[in-house]
Amino acid sequence: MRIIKAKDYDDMSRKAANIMASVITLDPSCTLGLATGSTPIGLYKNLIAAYENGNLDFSKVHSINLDEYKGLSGDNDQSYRYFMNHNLFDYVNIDKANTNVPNGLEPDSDKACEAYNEIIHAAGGIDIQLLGLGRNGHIGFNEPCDHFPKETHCVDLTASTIDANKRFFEKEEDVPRQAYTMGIQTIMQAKKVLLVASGADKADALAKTIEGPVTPEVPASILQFHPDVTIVADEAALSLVKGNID
Ligand SMILES: N[C@@H]1[C@@H](O)[C@H](O)[C@@H](COP(=O)(O)O)O[C@@H]1O
Repeated sequence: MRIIKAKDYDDMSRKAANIMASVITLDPSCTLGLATGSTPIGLYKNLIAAYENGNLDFSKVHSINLDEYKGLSGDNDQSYRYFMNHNLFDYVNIDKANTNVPNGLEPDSDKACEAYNEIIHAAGGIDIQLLGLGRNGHIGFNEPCDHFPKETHCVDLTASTIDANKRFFEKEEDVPRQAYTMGIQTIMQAKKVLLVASGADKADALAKTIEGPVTPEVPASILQFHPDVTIVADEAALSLVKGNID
């Protein structure tokens, strides 16, 4: 694991965006694994700025997102499709036909997950997978459990995740209770993984991710077994890591 300590959120966003930009520059027709949540918003802003300055071209880029709430349509402003359109896709020259998010409106979970797995297999591999980190150590919506799920599956969101994500909804009852998420094996098969974390409320999960035992109770801890992981996190998020960084 390579750990890059950033001063604050803006520094984290800039450093992480540079890593993503380097992948796009090296391979303009790469496949990006993308993430939602508040943490990557600054990274996306940096990518948009690089595009506007003429330094990045998304015209041949493909993308596969990690997850989507079950039951929300892409027009719903809390859906992850809506998030991606409004935080990145609408502002760069990516072809939306080349962007993928699980279909939250498919009520049949098996169908939704199989369809997404087919998209992932057809893409022939993710070049860089961006990840945020849940307060309980989840990645995508892979919640703590007794095994590492392999491919796309439907999950029941934990109370901690519903609590963390309710700030985006009008009321807690509006937070969907289930989501479709890429599995851990798929995430681990990405050529590179880039995890971003900011703020003290991620410190416990991040310390466990980096230094704790590898266990499905802390899904992100599996990243210790990935050969090319970079974590870009600010000082607050790294505050509980005991070992030396850099
Ligand atoms: N499914 C998403 C995750 O992919 C994300 O990493 C996490 C953290 O979000 P935030 O960055 O807002 O803390 O939230 C959600 O649960």
